Amino acid sequence: MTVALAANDLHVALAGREVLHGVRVALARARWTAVVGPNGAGKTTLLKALAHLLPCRGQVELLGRAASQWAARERARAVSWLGQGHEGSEDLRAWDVVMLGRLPHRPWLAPPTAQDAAAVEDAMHRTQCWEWRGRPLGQVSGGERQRVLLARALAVQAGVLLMDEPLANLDPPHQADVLALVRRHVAAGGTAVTVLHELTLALQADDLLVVDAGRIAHHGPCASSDTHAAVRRVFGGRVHVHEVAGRWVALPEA
Ligand SMILES: Nc1ncnc2c1ncn2[C@@H]1O[C@H](COP(=O)(O)OP(=O)(O)OP(=O)(O)O)[C@@H](O)[C@H]1O
Repeated sequence: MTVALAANDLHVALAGREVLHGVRVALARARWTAVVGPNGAGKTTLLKALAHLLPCRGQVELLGRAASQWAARERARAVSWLGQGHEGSEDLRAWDVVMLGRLPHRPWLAPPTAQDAAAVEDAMHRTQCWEWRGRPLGQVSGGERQRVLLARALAVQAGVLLMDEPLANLDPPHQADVLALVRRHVAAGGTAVTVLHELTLALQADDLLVVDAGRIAHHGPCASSDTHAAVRRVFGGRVHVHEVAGRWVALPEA
């Protein structure tokens, strides 16, 4: 297995409190891993640490090399990050927001090239937001905004996609379209790691990384009964995974 991302004895403290306690994990290249777990378990923190966005103790490795040893621009071309969309770019046109994804490809203050413009257009068509490319981000709906932010992440054309709640605010057809994009990305040799609260959608990934109380409770294929048992365990026995029409479906129990 070729490892795309690894964490070795990773500790992260936020506001003076340790929230990740010595995480060790290796995420394979050309696989889609969904990160799941209870609220406050540390999923977002882990994803941010893997994206090298948080100070941490221990080591994160990207494609076999310590993330800290990568030049920042080189790392920004290799790993694309989609956060939870709270950052303010409200006055920027959607097209300009997506163009931010091309910054790692350009020398400082250089204007966008035709290649940058083509990457932006392609990403906006893929997430179906080209239609409102001229509108400020602050003037589109929550789902439309999410599609713009997804396009920005895709416009980076990075091999590794790290996405925190990529399906937030999307209607079911657009959720399915984004999952198909992720699937195509890994089929082409890319790597995707997505935090997903909707367990039934998370179970469409290749692997589940189950996080609980700042630790990895389980890491295994979505189709494995051990993985389903781990999901049930971390949610206090109140979720059951069933097979329905060849798909895994997680149902909460009252
Ligand atoms: N900025 C912060 N300052 C201090 N503590 C934080 C901060 N952000 C998160 N935490 C705490 O860190 C822990 C992990 O948070 P994190 O956001 O990683 O969890 P999560 O698994 O993504 O949760 P959720 O499912 O609710 O989105 C939680 O206990 C949370 O309260």
